[in-house]
Amino acid sequence: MISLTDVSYAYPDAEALTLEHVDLEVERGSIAGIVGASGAGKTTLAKIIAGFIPHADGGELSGTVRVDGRDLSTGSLVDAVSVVGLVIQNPFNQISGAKYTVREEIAFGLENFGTPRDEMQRRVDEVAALLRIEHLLDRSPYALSGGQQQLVAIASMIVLRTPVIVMDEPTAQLDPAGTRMVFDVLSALRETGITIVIFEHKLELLQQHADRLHVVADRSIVLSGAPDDVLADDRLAQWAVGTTRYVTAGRLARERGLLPPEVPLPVSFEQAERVFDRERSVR
Ligand SMILES: Nc1ncnc2c1ncn2[C@@H]1O[C@H](COP(=O)(O)OP(=O)(O)OP(=O)(O)O)[C@@H](O)[C@H]1O
Repeated sequence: MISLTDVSYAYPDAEALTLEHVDLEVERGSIAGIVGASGAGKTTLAKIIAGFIPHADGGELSGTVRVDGRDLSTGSLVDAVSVVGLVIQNPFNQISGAKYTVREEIAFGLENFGTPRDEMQRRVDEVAALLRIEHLLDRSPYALSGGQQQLVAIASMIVLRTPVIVMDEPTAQLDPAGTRMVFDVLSALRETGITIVIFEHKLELLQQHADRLHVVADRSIVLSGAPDDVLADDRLAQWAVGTTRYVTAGRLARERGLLPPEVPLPVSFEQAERVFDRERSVR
């Protein structure tokens, strides 16, 4: 569904490449989690997958960016937005500024695509129920908290039903309950065949929901794999990427001789419970 091959990119007037030789494959109807240290190039990669680079930001892009069979690096931005919805990092910047109510704001993209009025209303109501923001529909988008704006920004993308949704830290301003809800919504969307790429620091939620994890470091994607394998990889620290608290606990237990080296590190709560219960019963 998404296939980046040997992609390199430099921002306009930049002396060095921000990304170099990036390869990435994401299957249709899956959730890909992308992690990396601050400044590693995650937002840049999100904009490349969504076609905003090079069409909006300029700069020098090489390699191929294929999404849903189209080459976004050579197609137009209009082409790209019909295939990929991008939820950007700061929800305040995503708000169009052209609308008085949240309902109109969520409908804005559909309006631009010429969607009939009754269908537009129906889809806005549907997505508002999904994200539990029905009570905000008549409010001004500017009179919302950061977390509420974030949910409106997510709703504005989901409502478009693009086959791919790219999200750059979509839960940064949400409380734990809001964050879990967004991940549950993403999992439900995956069941409908939508492909999701999420750039996120909340590794335990990625472990639960993502099908694959990819690590951005040293200007490229340095590791891709099943979430459990990636999160237990010893090299994450060298790339300034954290891991789950269960892996950290497992490493501490190994250091203290409480967990034999041949036992795989637990990555989730359930795995930790199993591993430590077994070790206790052996002792
Ligand atoms: N418009 C721009 N022009 C020039 N350089 C840029 C531009 N935007 C980002 N960069 C540089 O590209 C690099 C990667 O930035 P990017 O925002 O993609 O990282 P990130 O991993 O998303 O970081 P964070 O987690 O802090 O958001 C940084 O060195 C940044 O300074």
